Amino acid sequence: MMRLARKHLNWWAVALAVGFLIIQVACDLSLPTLTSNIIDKGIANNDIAYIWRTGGQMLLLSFIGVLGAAGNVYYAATQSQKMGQRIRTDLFRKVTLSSTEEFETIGNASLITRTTNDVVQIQNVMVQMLRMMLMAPIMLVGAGILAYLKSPRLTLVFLVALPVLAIFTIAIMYFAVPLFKSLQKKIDRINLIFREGLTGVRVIRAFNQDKFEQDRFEGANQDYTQTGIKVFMIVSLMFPIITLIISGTNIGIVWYGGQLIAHQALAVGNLVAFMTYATQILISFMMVSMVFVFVPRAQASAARINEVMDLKSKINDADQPMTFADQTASLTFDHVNFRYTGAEKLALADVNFAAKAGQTVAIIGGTGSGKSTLVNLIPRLFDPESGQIRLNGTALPAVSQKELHAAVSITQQQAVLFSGTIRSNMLTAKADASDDQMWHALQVAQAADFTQEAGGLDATVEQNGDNFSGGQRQRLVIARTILKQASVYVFDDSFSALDFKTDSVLRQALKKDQQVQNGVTVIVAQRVSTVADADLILVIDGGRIVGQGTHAELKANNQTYQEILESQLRKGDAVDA
Ligand SMILES: Nc1ncnc2c1ncn2[C@@H]1O[C@H](COP(=O)(O)OP(=O)(O)OP(=O)(O)O)[C@@H](O)[C@H]1O
Repeated sequence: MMRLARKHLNWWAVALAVGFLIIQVACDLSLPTLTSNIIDKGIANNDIAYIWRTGGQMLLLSFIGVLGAAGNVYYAATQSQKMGQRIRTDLFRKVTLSSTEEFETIGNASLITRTTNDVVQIQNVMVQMLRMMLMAPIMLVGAGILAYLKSPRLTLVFLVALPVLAIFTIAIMYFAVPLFKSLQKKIDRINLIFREGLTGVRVIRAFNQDKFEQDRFEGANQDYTQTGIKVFMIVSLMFPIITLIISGTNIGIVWYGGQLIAHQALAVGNLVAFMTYATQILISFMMVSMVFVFVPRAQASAARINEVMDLKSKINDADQPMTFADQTASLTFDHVNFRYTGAEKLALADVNFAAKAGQTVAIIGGTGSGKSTLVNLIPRLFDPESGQIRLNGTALPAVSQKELHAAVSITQQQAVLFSGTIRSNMLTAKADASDDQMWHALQVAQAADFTQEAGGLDATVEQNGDNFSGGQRQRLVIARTILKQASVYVFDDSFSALDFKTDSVLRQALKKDQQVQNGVTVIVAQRVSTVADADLILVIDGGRIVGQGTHAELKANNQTYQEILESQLRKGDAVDA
């Protein structure tokens, strides 16, 4: 946690928090002494003027103490909130700048818990640290010295009170800390099941699994709640115990102090002041112990956050990145092999092909044959195990990822839209796009009509684009892809939800679009009709290119292609054979 604190706290603000705290503690510590003076000097001597004067001083000190407390709370609260904000920003940056592969070990649900719940744990402890944890030692030492000065013999009472308090605190920590740590994991599980339930709600209903899923969630929820109840019951024991110990200590002080007064070894005022110091000492001790209970929980949270921050990116920029060698677009795969981390089998084996500006490469193959894997190598979501991919004549790792991403416009298999408007979604591809350019892209993507009906560019897009149909979402995403000026346009299964006519009209429009034609187009598809007019068709099976050529060539002499074609003809698909 210190690592996060060092990175995200402003030390001048922390120094101010400490400064204000010292003012508050100094005022708090001086009040019991003034009370004792009022009793021993004012009341005992019937000196009303002294009582008024000292009372006035007490009022002033209380006021300054309140100002000190307010200043400390202000800086403690703002610093901890800002620290939380900065950690969240860092985590989000890390997630957006890294490839998805690195986060597979952690999982999305846990990532969300880490960005929300774990950060809140750290924020809470930071406030406590900047307030209680700093206040407690100062108070403990200050009150201890002042109590000793009032009556060294009475301080013997602490020889009993403090060890008793320490034993209870250690016992509570022993039981509470492991439970606090496990709470974090249990909330991960709740998030995971909730997320799965939310994204798969239709599937769950379709398979009549509502009850099963509800029970699964209830199980995780119960588990979390039970642990929560247990841990907070243990922690709440602290308060009655500490009250009991304070009361017991006060009884001891009154009993022993009474005897000292009887023997004229102590003044009444000093006894009253001593009792207040005793309470301050015990409460400070309790504050320190509470910190020991909560800090390990925040430590666990900090470790989980640091684990994310320490993930090493497998995709890195070259020390001295180059720019693309050629002005004209080209894409080459040269003996490319690729394997997912931990997988035994190659997901892509010896992939070779080349395409240049204006050409369309289509990739066809069964499910799981490696189509998405192949196109995901183009924006370097993964790097090949061996072989080379060149864009515009330059090997991908030689250019910076920023430059590469600017040159690749890709539609992923899952049509991803962000909540906002059609305009805001389009602008993510080209921040300075004009309305005309956006409408043109929408027209090419066959999305202009329904955009018009929905209310134009400023039509609302709900979370995940839920207010559009699957086919409409795909077309909006295609429009976004072609809005960006790129060297290569990749459409990963982007035409699958379109009817045959729209699919065909859209591809014709793509062929006529000058900007798209200045680049290489890569289309992944399952349907022969979608790939038939491509300049180069790659037939992929089990990660290998088992045939490449035009539709006519493959139809004539490639067995896999013929099988795909036949199966689709049997199903009655409108194949342009
Ligand atoms: N992240 C991953 N980690 C490990 N293996 C993966 C991963 N993604 C895909 N695979 C495996 O790689 C192979 C190729 O997957 P890929 O997604 O490229 O197929 P695809 O041809 O696009 O299939 P589909 O048409 O169903 O989308 C599959 O066997 C799959 O199980």
